[in-house]
Amino acid sequence: MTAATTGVVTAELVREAAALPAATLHEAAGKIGALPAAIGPVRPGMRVAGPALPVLSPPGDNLWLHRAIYAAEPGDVLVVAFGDGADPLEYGHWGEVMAVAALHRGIAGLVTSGGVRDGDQMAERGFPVFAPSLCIRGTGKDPDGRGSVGAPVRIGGVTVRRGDLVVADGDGVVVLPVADAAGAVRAAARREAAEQEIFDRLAAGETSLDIYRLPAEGES
Ligand SMILES: O=C([O-])CC(=O)C(=O)O
Ligand SMILES: [Mg+2]
Repeated sequence: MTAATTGVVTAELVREAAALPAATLHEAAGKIGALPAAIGPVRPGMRVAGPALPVLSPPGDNLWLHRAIYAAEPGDVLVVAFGDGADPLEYGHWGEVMAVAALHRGIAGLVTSGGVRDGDQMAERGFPVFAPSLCIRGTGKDPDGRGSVGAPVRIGGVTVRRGDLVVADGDGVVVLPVADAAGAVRAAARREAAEQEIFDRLAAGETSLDIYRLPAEGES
C-alpha cells in the first residue's frame, strides 16, 4: 500500500517510485518536475530514487559537495545546482573518491547540473550519477565560496526542496514535490497498467491510430 501524503517521502513510496519510469512519473504528476534533458546517466543502466538533498555550489569548486556528503541521511539523493561564474560543465566536481565516501554514508546517488569525472569507476562501484557532462578538469575548495546544503535550489526552472522525490533513469530525471509524490506514484502505476493493456491490443492486431482514436491521413 502506498503511504498517504504526510509531508515526507517514505521508504515504501521510494521503493514503489524506483520501479516506475521517470517519464511516466513526470506525465502522471501533470507534466511537472522534468530536469533539463542534458542531465542523464553518466553510464548506461544507472537508476536512482530517493528524497532530495539540495546543494548549491560555486562552479569549479566542490567543497559544498564534500560538506553535503556528511549532511545527508541514508537514502538521500544529492541534487547539486551551481551559482554564477565559470561554466559548470567544464569541471569534474565529483568523482570516484567522493562516490565511495557517499556510499559509506548510504547516499543513494547524485544528480547535478555540473560536470563530474571517473564515470567508469563510479559505475563499477555501483554509485548512480546523473550529470550533463564528464570533464577531467579538477576543482577548488574555497572555504569562503558561497553555497548551501538543504536550502531549495533551482535547476532548469524546477525548484528542488529538501525531501522532494527524485527518480532518475536512462531517460532523465524527475523531481516531484512531497505533496504530489504519493498521488503521482499511484497515477503512474495506473498508467503503466494501462500501457500493458495497449501492448496486448497491439499484439492482437489493433493499430495505435485505432487505440488512441487518431484520424488517419485524409480523415478529420
Ligand atoms: O577529487 C575530486 O575533486 C573529484 C574526484 O575526482 C573524486 O572524487 O575522485
Ligand atoms: Mg577522482
